Amino acid sequence: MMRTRPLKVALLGCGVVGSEVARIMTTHADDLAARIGAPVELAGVAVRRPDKVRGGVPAELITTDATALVKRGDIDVVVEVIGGIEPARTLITTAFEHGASVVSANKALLAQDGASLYAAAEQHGQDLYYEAAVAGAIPLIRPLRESLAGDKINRVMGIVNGTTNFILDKMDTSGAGYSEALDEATALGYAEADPTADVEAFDAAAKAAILAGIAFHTRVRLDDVYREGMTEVTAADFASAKEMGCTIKLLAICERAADGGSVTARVHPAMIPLSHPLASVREAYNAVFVEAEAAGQLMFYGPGAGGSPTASAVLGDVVAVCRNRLNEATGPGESAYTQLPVSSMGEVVTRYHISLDVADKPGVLAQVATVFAEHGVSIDTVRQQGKDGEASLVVVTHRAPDAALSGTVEALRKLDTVRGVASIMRVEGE
Ligand SMILES: NC(=O)c1ccc[n+]([C@@H]2O[C@H](COP(=O)([O-])OP(=O)(O)OC[C@H]3O[C@@H](n4cnc5c(N)ncnc54)[C@H](O)[C@@H]3O)[C@@H](O)[C@H]2O)c1
Ligand SMILES: N[C@@H](CCO)C(=O)O
Ligand code: NA
Repeated sequence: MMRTRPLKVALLGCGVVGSEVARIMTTHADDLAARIGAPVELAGVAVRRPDKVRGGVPAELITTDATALVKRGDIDVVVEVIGGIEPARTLITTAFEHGASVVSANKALLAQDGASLYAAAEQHGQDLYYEAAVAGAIPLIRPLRESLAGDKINRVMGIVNGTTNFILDKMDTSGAGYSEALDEATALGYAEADPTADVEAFDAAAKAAILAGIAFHTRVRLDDVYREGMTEVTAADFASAKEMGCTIKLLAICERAADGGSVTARVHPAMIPLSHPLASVREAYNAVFVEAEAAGQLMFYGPGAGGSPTASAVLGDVVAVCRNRLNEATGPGESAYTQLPVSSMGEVVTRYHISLDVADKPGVLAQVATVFAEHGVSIDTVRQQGKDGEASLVVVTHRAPDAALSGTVEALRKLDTVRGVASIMRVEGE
């Protein structure tokens, strides 16, 4: 039987995502009520600029005082779509203290302070849900936290940032320039308020931290994630990738060590073969592979950014939290019981594609090969092209610890015959 007293939702932030949450809550109110078993209403919307026209949001719901809104005491669910660390963190903890559960899309905050937010939620008997924080509309957090809770996850790898995938895709397929593609991604509502978070991979690293923490039941913070952005990927890198039958993607990779005693999390551009399913992920789509002991390999794919797709994930969480409240229950809290340490990037085993500009004279190839051998790095292929007394040497290695690979590059840079290291890129997905 439908409860008549409505559940009340407070919306913090009415930008790209918040405005879509408000729109869907209004236009689909009857369906949401039927699914929850009680009406759900927008009880207040905290904004920074109250004069802005917000179609569909009744003016009497708008406030600039987010703190007063979360302190009201009659709010069931606070939806935080402001972004950033403060005031979002204080507003969320204040919401818990005043009897509300929280749905957030804020990966930056969750990667930095997830543990203390979970603790605050638990202390006050409230829910903390954040499906929208990783891979936009794609159901990924809930499958990891709930559907796969009976399995052992060994690896999570994928494309988790829509903006950078959009830019790399445009650079690859239409030869578009970096800035032009970034402007387009921003106009489409994919980029963060400061797009440095996207292109320097802070956003993807935050998502990797969240995914690794949930997948391996441990605590992984943003600072634990090795991070390289995509601002230095050039048209020449794409040309090299093409020669290898590859493309370039910004990948997030979280792995359990072979001995099971530690985990790693990293985000960096990488070459992947065109035959790999991740190579065909276009525009702002995301895709994530999860490898679990019993389930095998699972792939999650869909829109990774944008107002409406992200609002879908937020509203799914709102429904889940409302259902929990009607049942006087809460969903899963933090699961970090394994306390596995996070190893450094140097211990990750990977492959490098290295382009060197070298002197075109006898013995250079042998000299270069010796440096690889001295670092215990085995060479897979070498290609050399001469040009006016200089040559370009492209070396692809076999798998080796990242520390050995970067040590090799450092030593190569010191050789007189190596004029420069034109590009270094990891090769994944083979
Ligand atoms: N845009 C996406 O595709 C997407 C996808 C997934 C997650 N997210 C996350 O969702 C959150 C919101 O993203 P967005 O794209 O909607 O950003 P946005 O910049 O479009 O919207 C944020 C809004 O919050 C408002 N705001 C800031 N401080 C406030 C305050 N103290 N009180 C009231 N309002 C305040 C801003 O004025 C702005 O309108 C971020 O955490 C972001 O990382 C965004
Ligand atoms: N800026 C983010 C939004 C989705 O989290 C992205 O481009 O993926
Ligand atoms: Na998601």
